[in-house]
Amino acid sequence: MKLPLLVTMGDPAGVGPEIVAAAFRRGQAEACIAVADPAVLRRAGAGMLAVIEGPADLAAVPPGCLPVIVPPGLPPGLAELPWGRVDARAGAAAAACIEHAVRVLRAGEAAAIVTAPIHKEALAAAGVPFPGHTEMLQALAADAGEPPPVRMMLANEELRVVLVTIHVALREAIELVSFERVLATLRIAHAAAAAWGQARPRIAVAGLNPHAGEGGLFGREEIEIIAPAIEAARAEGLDVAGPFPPDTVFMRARRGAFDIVVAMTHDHGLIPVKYLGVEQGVNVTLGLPFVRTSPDHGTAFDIAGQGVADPSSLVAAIRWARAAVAARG
Ligand SMILES: NC(=O)C1=CN([C@@H]2O[C@H](COP(=O)(O)OP(=O)(O)OC[C@H]3O[C@@H](n4cnc5c(N)ncnc54)[C@H](O)[C@@H]3O)[C@@H](O)[C@H]2O)C=CC1
Ligand SMILES: NCC(=O)COP(=O)(O)O
Repeated sequence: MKLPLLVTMGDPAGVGPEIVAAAFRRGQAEACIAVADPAVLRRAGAGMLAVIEGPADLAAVPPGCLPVIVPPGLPPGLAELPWGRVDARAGAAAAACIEHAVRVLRAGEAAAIVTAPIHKEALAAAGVPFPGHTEMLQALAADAGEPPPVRMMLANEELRVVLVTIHVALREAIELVSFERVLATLRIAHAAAAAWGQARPRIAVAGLNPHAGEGGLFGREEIEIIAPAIEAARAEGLDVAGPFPPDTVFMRARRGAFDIVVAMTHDHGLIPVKYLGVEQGVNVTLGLPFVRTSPDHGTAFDIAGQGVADPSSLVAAIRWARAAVAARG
């Protein structure tokens, strides 16, 4: 039997519930189960819902009904929260959906998780000790042992970008750029490419400093940290080049010179991807023992509840998750 995908609702005050509802309404979320508060989905424009205990009940869901698993411990009154505001109850609900989805997935009842956007301030207001999905899923994947090394990748039709650092202040991110972290990123990026059928992806590494340090004139991280990590990866047989100036490497990758770009910080890597269009990007967590994808955009509080949010990126995330599951065999 083909296992379903679990789609978490995200922050109830953001566009997450309405893009989930829209994807189902348009028939673009086949064999998916929402992990959500049914009242939140109704407020977001979902049609008929079928609340089920778990994926085993999916066969009994009437056609046209959106199947929903309700996680335990959701705060009351979520469907009455004002749209577009940070609220600790919304953060707690978003976290409860993610935790429950991982539980169901790890019990072998689902194939992958697709997460609708959460608001990081709401998550923090709820006391959740992780800045985003990536760190939370890493911790949930740890079981009793060490958390696996994971990396964020944003991908669209033209670029695939893997990040060395993500949700920290820029000063801290610079401190975090180390030989080990860059090398681990290269290994993770290389291994992940098997999911889209590339055994030996051409990886370009963007530098940290302007013009990749301009031979040491504008910073020495390229010489002392990044180039040695690239050499070590090459010695392991990986096809890695760089460090290249961050302002031009994406242009070259987009023209086809590279399959993946590794970038040192969140905004170095994500601005080029998001600039190409919020509707086509997919956020993929690499290194997890399961498949997790997400739209590339956030909670879009400025338009939440207006019914104008575009579900295309969520649909792309669903497609990516299915393909990644199939590639895992
Ligand atoms: N996967 C996730 O959970 C993600 C969460 N976030 C979080 O979301 C929150 C808000 O982030 P922002 O920086 O404001 O970025 P955002 O992506 O929520 O919004 C940026 C702009 O894009 C527009 N937009 C976003 N999604 C859209 C859609 N589906 N259809 C039409 N327009 C859309 C918004 O209206 C806004 O003008 C933050 O807490 C951020 O950390 C951001 C990215 C991913
Ligand atoms: N810019 C993407 C982003 O911040 C999403 O983070 P996560 O919730 O997927 O960890």
